[in-house]
Amino acid sequence: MYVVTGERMRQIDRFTMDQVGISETTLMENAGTAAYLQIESIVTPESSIAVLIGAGNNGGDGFVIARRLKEAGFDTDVWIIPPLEKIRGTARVHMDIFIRSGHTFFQYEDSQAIFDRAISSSTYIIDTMLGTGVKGALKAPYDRIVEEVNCSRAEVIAVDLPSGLPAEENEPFEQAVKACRTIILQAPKETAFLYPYAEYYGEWTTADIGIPCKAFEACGARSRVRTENEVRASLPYRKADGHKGTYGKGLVIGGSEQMPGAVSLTTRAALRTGIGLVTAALPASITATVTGTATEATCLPLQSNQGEMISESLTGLDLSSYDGAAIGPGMGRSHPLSFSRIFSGFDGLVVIDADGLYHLAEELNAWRDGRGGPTVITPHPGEMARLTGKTIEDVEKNRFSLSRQFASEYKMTVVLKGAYTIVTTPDGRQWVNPTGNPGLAKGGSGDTLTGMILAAGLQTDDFLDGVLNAVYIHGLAADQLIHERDEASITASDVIEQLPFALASLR
Ligand SMILES: NC(=O)C1=CN([C@@H]2O[C@H](COP(=O)(O)OP(=O)(O)OC[C@H]3O[C@@H](n4cnc5c(N)ncnc54)[C@H](OP(=O)(O)O)[C@@H]3O)[C@@H](O)[C@H]2O)[C@@H](O)CC1
Ligand SMILES: Nc1ncnc2c1ncn2[C@@H]1O[C@H](COP(=O)(O)OP(=O)(O)O)[C@@H](O)[C@H]1O
Ligand SMILES: [K+]
Repeated sequence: MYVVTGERMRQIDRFTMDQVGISETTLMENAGTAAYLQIESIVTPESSIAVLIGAGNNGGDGFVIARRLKEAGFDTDVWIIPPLEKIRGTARVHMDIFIRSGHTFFQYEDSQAIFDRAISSSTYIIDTMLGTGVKGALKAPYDRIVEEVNCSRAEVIAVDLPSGLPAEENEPFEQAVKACRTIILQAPKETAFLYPYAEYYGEWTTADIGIPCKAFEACGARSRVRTENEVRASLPYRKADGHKGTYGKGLVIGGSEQMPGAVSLTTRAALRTGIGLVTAALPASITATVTGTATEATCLPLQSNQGEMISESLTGLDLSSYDGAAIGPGMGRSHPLSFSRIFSGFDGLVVIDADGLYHLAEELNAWRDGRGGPTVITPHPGEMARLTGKTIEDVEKNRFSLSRQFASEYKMTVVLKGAYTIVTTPDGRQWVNPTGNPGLAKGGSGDTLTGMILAAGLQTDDFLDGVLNAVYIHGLAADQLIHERDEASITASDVIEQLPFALASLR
């Protein structure tokens, strides 16, 4: 499933019309019919439905939906918001089909008092006022109508986008319909995965309107949602004659006397994700923390100062016997550490997280040319802000584009965490992760993910599949946990102990 901006969707629509040969009239008929079929499965025969229609093609979809609802016998009132002469092009074609099919409508400008009553007494409101064509702040009368819709008790079903909401990141908006559900046409728009926009969608589904994949590819769509099927298909199976070396030998570098638990979580998560062998390189004074919680791990005790590892102990590490390393969880920031020196000449997978990202930010230029092996960074928005020199607010507003810029500039795979984690490769491909919940918003969740990424990345032919699967399964485990437990109460350790079940559910 692709994720698009409004502009990209317009290009894809245009390609479908001009190069594939599906007319706009057919696309709109498909869109309205696909949306109707979903609406029909939600509403009941006793429902009273108000369809609100705007001047553009979103309104055109509304005419098709209204025609189908009326033909099926639902109690449906159709409200055209703009003056009739503003409805042109393909929307006009579908307005004429609606009228010639014998159906009637109300005009908002003639009967505002009746409109107000209809809005307050409807069971469902179908919002087809504005879609991807919205620009700037809502003009009258949409500003007033959106307020009224949001105050009504009706269940609001938006089509494509809640009216007023922009389709892509970093677009300001003041007002939008707050939908209970949104039926998104063909491909989710970026704002479905960005807060605060995402809250306006309510629950959402997509409706296939017949645009071929080729149109997305030809128009350069590069962002997708990672699906369960893709995870299942790329999940590695253990070979009958496999041995521990087959499943990767990983080194987890981190921990400090102030934060002994982080490296333990990362190590345990790597084990539960199937790594063959894992070694924790950590200050000698905290070795017992890891051996006490992850009996299966081996330890590499390092020299430390004031409870944190020092540069000399890291540059002396021999990485030649490892397939990959994760560095950063709980390591502290007191001593300067140069990762480019530690990993020069190492061509295995490197995952950098937490305090590791602090040290990385100090020498970013050294990473511009990439390394021999793949590098994955896993910043949360605060860490991404530091890496990019932006504010956290800027990061949250530009999650798609900033990830893409950073991944390309520093030749790293960026896992930008948070609700709807986005994974971006240096060549600009992106995947939005659909799993996870606010139960994960707790110290230790990120450390767990890092161990999972290291372990999964070492078990797939293409490390990227491992990264995407780890992110998906981390969220899935948390989603499974909250079936029976309270969201507030789950811990990173619970997530790790859920991994065997989460993995089993995907086989
Ligand atoms: N293309 C296709 O093949 C298909 C497209 N499809 C559908 O088309 C939708 C996109 O259609 P679209 O481009 O016509 O834009 P749309 O969102 O209906 O709005 C345009 C109208 O909004 C108005 N307006 C704008 N800003 C405003 C504001 N701030 N406040 C108030 N008014 C404002 C603007 O008025 P104007 O500024 O021109 O005066 C204009 O009249 C898309 O979301 C999908 O549902 C499907 O049918 C499948 C096939
Ligand atoms: N609201 C949420 N919905 C889904 N996932 C979340 C949410 N909040 C946090 N997460 C996930 O939890 C993890 C938190 O990581 P991070 O902030 O680095 O934690 P820590 O460093 O304390 O271990 C990330 O994988 C993030 O995507
Ligand atoms: K809409």
